[in-house]
Amino acid sequence: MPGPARPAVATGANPVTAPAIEVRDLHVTLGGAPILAGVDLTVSTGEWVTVIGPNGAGKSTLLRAVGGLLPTGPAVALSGTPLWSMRPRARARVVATVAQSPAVPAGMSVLDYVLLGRTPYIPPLGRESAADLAVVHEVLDRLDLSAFHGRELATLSGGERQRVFLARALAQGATLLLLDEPTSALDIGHQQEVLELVDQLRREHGLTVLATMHDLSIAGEYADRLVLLADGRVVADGPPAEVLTEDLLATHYRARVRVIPGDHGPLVVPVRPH
Ligand SMILES: Nc1ncnc2c1ncn2[C@@H]1O[C@H](COP(=O)(O)OP(=O)(O)OP(=O)(O)O)[C@@H](O)[C@H]1O
Repeated sequence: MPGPARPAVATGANPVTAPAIEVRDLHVTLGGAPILAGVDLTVSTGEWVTVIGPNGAGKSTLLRAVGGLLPTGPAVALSGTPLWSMRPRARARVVATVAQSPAVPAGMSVLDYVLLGRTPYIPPLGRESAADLAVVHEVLDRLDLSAFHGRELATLSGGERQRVFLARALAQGATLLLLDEPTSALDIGHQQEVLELVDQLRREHGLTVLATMHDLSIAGEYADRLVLLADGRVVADGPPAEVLTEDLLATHYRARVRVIPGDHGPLVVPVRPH
């Protein structure tokens, strides 16, 4: 159900100064039910923002909306350009999404799958160039996946596959990365490796990252800001120390936790009720 009229995102804004993502009063209804109910979100260029919140809060829906996978009307702009006005190829050069459980095409090799990330640069009916292949091999190398390049994607373990999904998004060369629980299938070593790599790429190439995560300590360690979503609404938005509080987590997750200071942000430890 739409809320009271508020101005949509600015159009014609200067792409140099406009935020990488601007969401104003976003409403999404799915299957007749309101899923996002007036979400506002601004992410500056080069910033890493992670959306947290309980199951069903609307985190994936928000990422899908920002990635252009749901109709959003005038509510979303990327670098000052309204999302609705961007053609799919142009949009794919700007924003790359790693979904929670991407489809695994039958019989496709890791190399061919990661090469799909170069689609926005390959002319219709054309073939990939040597430059496209070079990008793909560099990404496979950085994600420690070179040894898998000829393997069928479906035969990889869950964690190996998750790194391939990220590789495809990185090969896309977009400046905005949308990562929906990018480390949920990874062991603790690969979690750190992948998140450090994303952070390094962010610093080297000025990428903007909008992610979702359930591990609150890791979310707080990597993000500049956390956005807490509950029942399709933003209920907190700020630095990790302001959002990861025992009170907010008790209210919105119904969780009993201790929050203790860490070197790179608060650490959230679940504790059993008495
Ligand atoms: N196509 C759909 N039709 C009806 N309801 C849907 C549809 N897609 C999602 N939903 C509902 O929207 C709500 C939000 O889903 P979403 O996947 O965005 O939540 P989430 O915060 O990412 O959850 P999780 O942490 O469990 O991944 C859920 O209640 C879900 O059942």
